[in-house]
Amino acid sequence: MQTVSVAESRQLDDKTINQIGIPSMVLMERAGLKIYEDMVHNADLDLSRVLILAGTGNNGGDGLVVARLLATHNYNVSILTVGNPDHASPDHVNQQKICDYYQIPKVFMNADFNQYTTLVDALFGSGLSRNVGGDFATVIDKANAATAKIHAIDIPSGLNGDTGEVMGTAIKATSTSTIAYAKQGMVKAGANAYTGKLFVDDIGIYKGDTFDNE
Ligand SMILES: NC(=O)C1=CN([C@@H]2O[C@H](COP(=O)(O)OP(=O)(O)OC[C@H]3O[C@@H](n4cnc5c(N)ncnc54)[C@H](O)[C@@H]3O)[C@@H](O)[C@H]2O)[C@H](O)CC1
Ligand SMILES: [K+]
Repeated sequence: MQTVSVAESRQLDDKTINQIGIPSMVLMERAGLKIYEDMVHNADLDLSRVLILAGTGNNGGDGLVVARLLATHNYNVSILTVGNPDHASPDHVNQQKICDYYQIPKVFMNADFNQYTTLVDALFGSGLSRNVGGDFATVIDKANAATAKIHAIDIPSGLNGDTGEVMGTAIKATSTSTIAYAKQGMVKAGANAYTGKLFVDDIGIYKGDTFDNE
């Protein structure tokens, strides 16, 4: 399995969006579709009652796409957004508007996670830049303590994508859908306790110009 560093992963995003010209919302849609397919068809998940744990960046944006795809296929899904909405990325703001059209329920920090059968970790991905604290740490610890299984998007939140170290605290996922290439920290010794079963999703981002990740 090929891996990339976090910096390389972000460079590939940038190349694909700004050099090749595939709009970021298109990449986010393809990511959401692949993650939805992984959850519905491949991962060992009970999707009776799903809660999306969304940060305010593009990892959260991916989570909102998954929320909408689940809702429009008649799954019971709710969203808990963590962090300051004023800091939300442009694509996140767009995805939240779309979720509002479908009136996907929102819950808050006092939600009982044991009400859900599956939690989706869309707090942080390749944008994690420091130790996790505050509400984010509270939500991660609550998720790990809950009976529900966790499916992580791109990188289990709190896991350092380069070293595999836990940045304060980190999601212990049952399964993870990572975008384009696994990040090198996710295949380090011990990282499996955080990633669980790993799905590598092709969304049209390649080191070269064609698919190369057999
Ligand atoms: N690979 C691709 O082409 C695509 C990736 N996508 C997804 O986008 C994320 C990366 O999104 P980004 O907005 O850059 O960052 P995050 O969502 O990971 O983080 C959000 C935000 O959080 C702040 N932050 C960082 N560390 C902390 C901390 N410890 N506590 C609080 N806040 C923190 C920081 O400001 C970040 O900006 C990638 O993983 C994919 O999931 C696209 O969706 C599709 C294309
Ligand atoms: K994540």
